[in-house]
Amino acid sequence: MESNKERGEVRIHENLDELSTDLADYVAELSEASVKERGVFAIALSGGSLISLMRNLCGAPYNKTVDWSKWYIFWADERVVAKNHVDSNYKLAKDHLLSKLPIVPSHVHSINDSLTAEEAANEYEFVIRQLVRTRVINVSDISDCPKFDLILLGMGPDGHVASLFPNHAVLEEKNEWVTFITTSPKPPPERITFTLPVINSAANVVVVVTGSGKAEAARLAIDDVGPECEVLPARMIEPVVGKLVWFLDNHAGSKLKSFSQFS
Ligand SMILES: O=C1O[C@H](COP(=O)(O)O)[C@@H](O)[C@H](O)[C@H]1O
Repeated sequence: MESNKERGEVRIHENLDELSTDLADYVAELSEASVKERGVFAIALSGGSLISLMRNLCGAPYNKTVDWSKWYIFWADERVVAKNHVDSNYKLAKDHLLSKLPIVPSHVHSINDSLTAEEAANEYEFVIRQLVRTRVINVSDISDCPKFDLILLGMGPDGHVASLFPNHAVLEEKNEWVTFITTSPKPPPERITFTLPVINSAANVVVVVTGSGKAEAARLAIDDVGPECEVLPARMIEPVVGKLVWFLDNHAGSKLKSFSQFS
């Protein structure tokens, strides 16, 4: 385990099983702390490979030890497709995670799939604003942004996180909490996404990265490699007061300067 003050804590795991075990443990720990402090746990999921890596939460001991009734689920990004579409991040989480956990159905806040991307983003932000007002979601101490207890992100080989893609104007969005894109370089093209100010206001951000195809992006996102890394969306994840932890497997971590000390 390595702690780089600026880029957060980096955990490199021997294999995906170890990563899944550590990830489930960490999420359960954060849930316990948040429920103790605030009475609820507001967690935002992403899609992609992250979901299957959360699988251990569905088994012992977490099925008994985690207070699932206090969980409120959100999405850091979603594809603008029907909820039963194979590309839906909601469907992915429902099929592989949420349907196996005793989460209160009314605590699952997915995106309205009957709207345009712009409408869905506006409506999702409205929902989040209501829940900030009632403090189901905490509010940041330093901005007017929501302060999710945990935002879980994956990272693409191009360094995108949520639906924040390299060189996209969406990276400049400073006012909206949730915004939309219609030109995603990775299909499907229409998506909604949390903006950088919201992600960086979270109490905890976890980025899960696996596979050798992401090793170069992980290096640019985590190591000090000069100006070329500044444009990478994953590099722009820097919680203002919250904690950032990277969960990598040894393939994704293989190009990090500190890798040799783990292997
Ligand atoms: O399109 C997306 O991709 C990223 C990364 O996915 P992965 O399968 O390479 O882990 C994901 O985090 C995001 O939520 C999703 O919409």
